[in-house]
Amino acid sequence: MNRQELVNLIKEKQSYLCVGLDTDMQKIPKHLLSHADPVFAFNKAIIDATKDLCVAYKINTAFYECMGIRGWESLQRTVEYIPSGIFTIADAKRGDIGNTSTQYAKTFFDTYKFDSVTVAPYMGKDSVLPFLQFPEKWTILLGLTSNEGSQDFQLQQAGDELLFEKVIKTAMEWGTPDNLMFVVGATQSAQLGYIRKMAPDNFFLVPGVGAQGGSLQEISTQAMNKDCGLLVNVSRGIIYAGNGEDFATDARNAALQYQQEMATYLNQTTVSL
Ligand SMILES: O=C(O)c1cc(=O)[nH]c(=O)n1[C@@H]1O[C@H](COP(=O)(O)O)[C@@H](O)[C@H]1O
Repeated sequence: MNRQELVNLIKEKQSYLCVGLDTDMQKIPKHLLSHADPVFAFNKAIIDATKDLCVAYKINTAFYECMGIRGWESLQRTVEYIPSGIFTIADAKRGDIGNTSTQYAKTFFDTYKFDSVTVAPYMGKDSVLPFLQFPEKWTILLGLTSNEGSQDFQLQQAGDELLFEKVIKTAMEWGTPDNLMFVVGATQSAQLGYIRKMAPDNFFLVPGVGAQGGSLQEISTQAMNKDCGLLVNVSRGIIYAGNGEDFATDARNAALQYQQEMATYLNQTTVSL
């Protein structure tokens, strides 16, 4: 999916919601455990219940990889079930020497046909470029993450700037707003507006709303740009909104609240949508 298609989708759906499919066997409702593929049964119900309210699904591969071959099968069934026209994110946080990054890129872009993959910047340019070289695919680079550990490296001084600033500014020379997004944690409210000034046109994938306590209002007022420029991810706050027979309805209701709040911010901001 290209940038214009993504912007159009946000406009049509009045939503920049990304539903995070962090599906944990220990947390899904017990009645699903008799299915041949309980993880897929859960994801299918969540997708059916939320697909008109969100513009993206993010599959965090850790929740699938931990189950070995069965997990990869659940991942494949899930990504194939997501309706075409909805943006897909493989949240795999990859990155290695160029030769190896190319194989990671093939895995998620060619084999599993995701639109995008999350990438860690620590190994530098040659580890990131192989992802950026795939046409009509997106690299989502960790910029400033939502977790406490972001203080250990990302928020440390690196010369006359903080390390995350160096990462974002440097990576903007490698990719363009048509193929490069940044992960910016919703919990980093002090930095959101500043990062938007640094990267005025790039989309941001913003996790940390819901279970991690980030505010949708703060993100939207500080970091929305003229094309919206935001994909706000909520995982546990939506998929585990309920735990009974009606879990999908509960997830839908949670997603609907986020979507309705997003529609108000889209209408308040002078978005050129
Ligand atoms: O890259 C990510 O998606 C990510 C980056 C980050 O800084 N913080 C973060 O929470 N995430 C992911 O976003 C999701 C957040 O999940 P919830 O806190 O349950 O909404 C998880 O899949 C995390 O792995």
